[in-house]
Amino acid sequence: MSVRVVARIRPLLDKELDKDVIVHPASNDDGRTSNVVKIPNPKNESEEFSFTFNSVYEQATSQEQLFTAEVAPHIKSLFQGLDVTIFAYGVTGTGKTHTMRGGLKLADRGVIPRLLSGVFRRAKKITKDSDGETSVAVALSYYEIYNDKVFDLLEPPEKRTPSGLPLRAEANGRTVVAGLSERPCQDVRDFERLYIEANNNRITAATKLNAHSSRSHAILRVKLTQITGDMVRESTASAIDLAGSEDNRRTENDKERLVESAAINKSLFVLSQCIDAISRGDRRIPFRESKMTRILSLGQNNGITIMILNLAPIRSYHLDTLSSLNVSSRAKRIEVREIENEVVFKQPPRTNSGSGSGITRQPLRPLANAHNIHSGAAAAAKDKPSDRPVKAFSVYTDRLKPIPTSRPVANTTIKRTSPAPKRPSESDPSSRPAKITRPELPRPAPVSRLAKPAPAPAMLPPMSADQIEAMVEKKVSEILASRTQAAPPPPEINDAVQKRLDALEKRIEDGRHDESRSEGLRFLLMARQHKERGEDASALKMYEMALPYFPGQARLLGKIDKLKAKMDADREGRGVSPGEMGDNLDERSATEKTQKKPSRQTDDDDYTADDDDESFMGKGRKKGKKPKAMKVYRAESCAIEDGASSQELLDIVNSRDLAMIMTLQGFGPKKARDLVDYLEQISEEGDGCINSLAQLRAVPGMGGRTVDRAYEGLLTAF
Ligand SMILES: Nc1ncnc2c1ncn2[C@@H]1O[C@H](COP(=O)(O)OP(=O)(O)OP(=O)(O)O)[C@@H](O)[C@H]1O
Repeated sequence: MSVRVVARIRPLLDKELDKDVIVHPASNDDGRTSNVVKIPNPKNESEEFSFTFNSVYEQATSQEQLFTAEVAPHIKSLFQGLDVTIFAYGVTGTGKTHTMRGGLKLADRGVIPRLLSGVFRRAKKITKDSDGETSVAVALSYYEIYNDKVFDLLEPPEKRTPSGLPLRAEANGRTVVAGLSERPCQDVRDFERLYIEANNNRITAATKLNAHSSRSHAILRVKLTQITGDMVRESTASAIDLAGSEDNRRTENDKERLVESAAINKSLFVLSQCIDAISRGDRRIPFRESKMTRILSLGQNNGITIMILNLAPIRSYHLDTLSSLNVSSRAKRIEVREIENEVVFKQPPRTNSGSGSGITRQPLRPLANAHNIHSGAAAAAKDKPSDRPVKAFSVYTDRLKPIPTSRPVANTTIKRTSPAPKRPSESDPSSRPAKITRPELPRPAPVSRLAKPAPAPAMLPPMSADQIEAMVEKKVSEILASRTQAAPPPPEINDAVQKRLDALEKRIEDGRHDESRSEGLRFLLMARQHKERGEDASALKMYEMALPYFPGQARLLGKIDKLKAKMDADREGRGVSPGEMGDNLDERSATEKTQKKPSRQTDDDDYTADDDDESFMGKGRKKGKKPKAMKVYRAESCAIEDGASSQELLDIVNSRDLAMIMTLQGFGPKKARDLVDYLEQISEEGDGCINSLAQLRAVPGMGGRTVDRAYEGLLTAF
C-alpha cells in the first residue's frame, strides 16, 4: 500500500480576505469535493495546476470529520498489530499543529487526543469482550527535534543537554533514540495531563507568519502492548507534527529564528529529497542527512502511513503552497509494506536439561522486530506492566527491512515466561515459530554460551561459572599483552606536521564552540556538492540555507544572485513553460542533469572546483584546498578499533554523509557515493560500519592508495 496523502485546506484567519483565496478543491459533476486541489500558475493566472490526492478536505472540514475519515479506521489495524504513522506536513501557519493537536475544547481536539480516546475506548472493549483475559497497556514517549537535536518532551527542560539525545542504529536495522523516557498511560485523563505538560516543553515562538509557530518537529509515540495469557502483542502509533517550512523573505525572522528556520528548512528539504529518491527508485535514500528523516524513515516502516498536507488557501503562500503540493503529490508513490509486526515469543529460562536432547541450540540473535528492548520486561511484569519506565526503544527503521513474507505475520506477540521449564522447541521443534525473538533473558547467560552453541555435555566436562569467568579473563589478558608487544612505536611527527595538528585541534575545538558556523559550512558544502553535480536549483536552496549563518556576506549573496541569474538564463534558453515554475527543485534538477554534464567549469569561473566556500567564514583558507570537516561525526553504534589518528577518517566515512566524505582528499562524488552504497549494503548484514583502515582499504574499488591519501589529507589539510 502506498503512503496515503490527504490535503486539508485551512479556513481563512481573521485578517485574511476572501478575494485572496487561490487554493480550492475541484468539484465533481455532482458538486461534491473531488480529490483534486487546484491552484493558479503564478506566472499565468489564467492557467491552473491540478494536484490529485487520496482525499481533499475543504476549509469547512471539522476536526471530527477529518479524524473519522482518515484516522479512526486505522485504530482497528493498530490493535491487529500494524504500526500506524500519521504526520502533518506543510508551510508554516497552515494548520499542522491545529490538525494534530488542536484546541482544548472538545470539538477542537485534533488527531492526537482523538486517537488516544479511540485507543483507550477500544482497549476497554477488548478487555471487556475477553472477560479480562486480554489486557492492554499504553505507554507514551514524546520528543522534539529542534535544530537537528533530539530532546525528550516528557522530561523537564532543565534536564536537557546541549547536544540532545543521540540516535543509534541497532543491529536489527531499527534506530533508537538513546535515553528517551517512556511513560505508562492509564486513561485519557492521564494522557491529557502528560500531553499538556509535555507541550509546554515544546519550543514555539511568535513569527510574522504564525503567532505560535512550532520551531521543532514533535514526535509522539504511543506503544500498545496487548497481553493475552502468555502472549504479548505490540504495535505503535506515531503522530508527528512537523515544523513548517518558511520563506525567510516573508518571516522577517531575527538571527535566532533564522537559525531555527534554516534547520527546519534543511530537514524538510532533505525530506523532499528522500521522497524524490524513493519515488525514483534510487538505491540510496538520503535519510541520514537529517535526524527528522532518519526518524520518519518514510517508506521503511511497515504498517500504515498517512501524510496530512496542510494548505493555506491564500495568495501570499502561493509559491510555498506549490512547493508543498509538489512534494506531497510525489509522496503518494511511496510504497509501505502493510504487514503486521512479527510474532515474538518470550523464552522461558534456559535449562541445561535441553542440551542432552540432541537439538543444537541456536546462538543468540539480535532482537528482530521487537519494538522495545524491554518488551520482555513488559511481558514478564504481568501484574504491573507499567511500573517501570522504559528508557530506550526503537522509533523507526533506518534501512531496508527484509522482504516481507507474502502472508501477513501476526504482530509482536511475546510468549510470557511460564513455569514450564522447556522452550517449545525443546519439546517439539515443529511447534517453534519461524522467527523467535528473545526480548529478555531472565538470567544472564554464561559468557561461553553467548559466543557459540553450547557443546554437548559428553564433549566437555561441566564447568562452573567461576571457571569460565577465569578462563575468559586469562584469554583477554593474553590478547591484550600480545597487542601491546606487537604495537609499533608511535611514529615520529615532525615539527611542521605537529604544528598543523595543533592548529587542526584548535579549529575543531573552536568549531565545537560555534556549532552554528559549522552548520553553515555544511550547507555550503552541500551547495558545492549539488553545484558540481549540475543541480543548480538544489545548490541555490543550500546557499540560501547557509545565508542565516553568514548574514549579509557579500560573497555568498553574490553567489546566490549569480546562480539565480544563471538558472533564469538556462530556463529561458530551454524555453521552460511556466508549468515548471514553483519550487519544484528536484524536477528542475533532473532536467538540468540531463541537459548538461556535471562539470566543474560549466558555468562561470566563480563556480569552479577552486571556489572556496569556506571563505565566508572569514578564515582565509588557501584556494584549492579541500575544506576540512568542521564537525566530527561519530557513528554512534560503531565500535571503532583503530587508533585516534585514523578515527576521524573512519568517523567521516561512517557518517555516510556525502558532503563530508567528499571533503576527504581523493574522494570525488562517485567514490563517495560508491562508499555510501557499500555501507548501506553491509548494514544489512552487520553493524554497517567500517571499523579499521584495513577494512576501508578492502572496500571494493577503494584501493589502499586512496585511503592513504585521505588519511594524509586529514593530517595536512591545515
Ligand atoms: N482547520 C482550522 N480551523 C480553524 N483554525 C485553523 C485551522 N487550521 C489552522 N488554524 C489556525 O491557523 C493558525 C495557524 O495554525 P497552526 O499553528 O496549526 O499552523 P502550523 O502549520 O502548525 O504552523 P507552524 O509550522 O508555524 O507551527 C492558528 O491560529 C490555528 O488556530
